[in-house]
Amino acid sequence: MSKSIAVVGAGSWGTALASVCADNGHDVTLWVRSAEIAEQINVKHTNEKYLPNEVLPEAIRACTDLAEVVSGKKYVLLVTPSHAMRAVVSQLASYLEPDVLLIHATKGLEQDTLKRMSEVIAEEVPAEIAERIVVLTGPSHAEEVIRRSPTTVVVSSKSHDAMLAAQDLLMNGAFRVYTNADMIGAEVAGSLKNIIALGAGLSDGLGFGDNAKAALLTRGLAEIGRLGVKMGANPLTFSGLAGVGDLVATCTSKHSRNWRAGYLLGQGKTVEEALAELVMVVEGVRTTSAAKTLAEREGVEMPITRGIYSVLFEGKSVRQVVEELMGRGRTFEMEDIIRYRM
Ligand SMILES: NC(=O)C1=CN([C@@H]2O[C@H](COP(=O)(O)OP(=O)(O)OC[C@H]3O[C@@H](n4cnc5c(N)ncnc54)[C@H](O)[C@@H]3O)[C@@H](O)[C@H]2O)C=CC1
Ligand SMILES: O=C(CO)COP(=O)(O)O
Repeated sequence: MSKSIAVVGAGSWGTALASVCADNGHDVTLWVRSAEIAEQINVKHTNEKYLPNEVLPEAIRACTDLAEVVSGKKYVLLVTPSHAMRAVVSQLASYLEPDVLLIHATKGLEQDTLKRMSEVIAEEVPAEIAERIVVLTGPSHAEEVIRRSPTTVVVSSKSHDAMLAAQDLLMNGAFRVYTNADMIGAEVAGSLKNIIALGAGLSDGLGFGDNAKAALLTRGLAEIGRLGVKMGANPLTFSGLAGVGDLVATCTSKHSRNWRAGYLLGQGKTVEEALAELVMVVEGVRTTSAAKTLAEREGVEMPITRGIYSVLFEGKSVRQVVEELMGRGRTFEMEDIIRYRM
């Protein structure tokens, strides 16, 4: 049955998810900040800034009025960058239906509070809506989803029914949606893989080889899992789509903005120069800072995150960081998950 869906955020990911919803036969209203982009979507059915050369389904209607976009909708997808989530949700909260299903697809932590996106959203909406928030995460580059290239993602929620409703809404022959009840793990894994993607880009930009990249991915996932488990996540989530799946997709893809930013840094650009070259959001930079603080607060060792933080925020050279990482004391590979388990 066709449903009316609001998608909040018309960057590359919001636009691609709007297209998935349209492919599933639903009416989609997409909140766009820029009147120019809204007109382009409505008239030419394109979003040249965020998904150049792609034609969007005609069932997507763009609108710049946030209240109008979410009013009366039973399904709202939140796809803003993490730094904008609280402000945007606080603006739309009073227009939400009491039984609305909120699905967020943002990967990041709130900078000041170190909260996960579902926690941020929950603080801004009524309790009965907050209980049913869903996160959508996993290996899913917008550039491939818009072309209907086979993609698998995972939805997670404290509410079993909400998770199943999100799966029903979004699943189709090119977009396979799994469920996982571990919301903490899904959000931590999806957010923190961007730090490792920056590291993978740095490694490639410096001309390090496949051994270095494999080490980064594997040890990076180990430290993400350590923090996640300390926060209450299920360790198995880190070997699933939200964990290893998204880590591989992001660290090895030409589409990844985080990988590209790292690559430019590895080639000698400053953080400001690298970010200026990428039109789109690079979540990993803010996430590195948040994760470093979170790790200190939780007493969890995250040497790779700490090293990338030094490169991004303390002007340390990558070579020095690599020397420090390689020169650390001897450790037992599998100790961490056991030691940090709650
Ligand atoms: N692009 C992708 O392939 C995927 C992205 N994501 C996540 O989705 C989230 C959104 O990313 P993208 O759509 O890729 O970003 P993007 O860079 O393509 O677009 C950003 C969008 O956010 C809007 N925006 C920027 N600042 C804002 C503010 N202060 N208030 C409201 N809106 C603002 C922009 O107008 C634009 O529509 C991020 O957390 C990202 O990690 C998750 C999976 C895949
Ligand atoms: O999360 C993503 C793919 O799953 C997109 O990663 P980037 O933000 O690095 O492009």
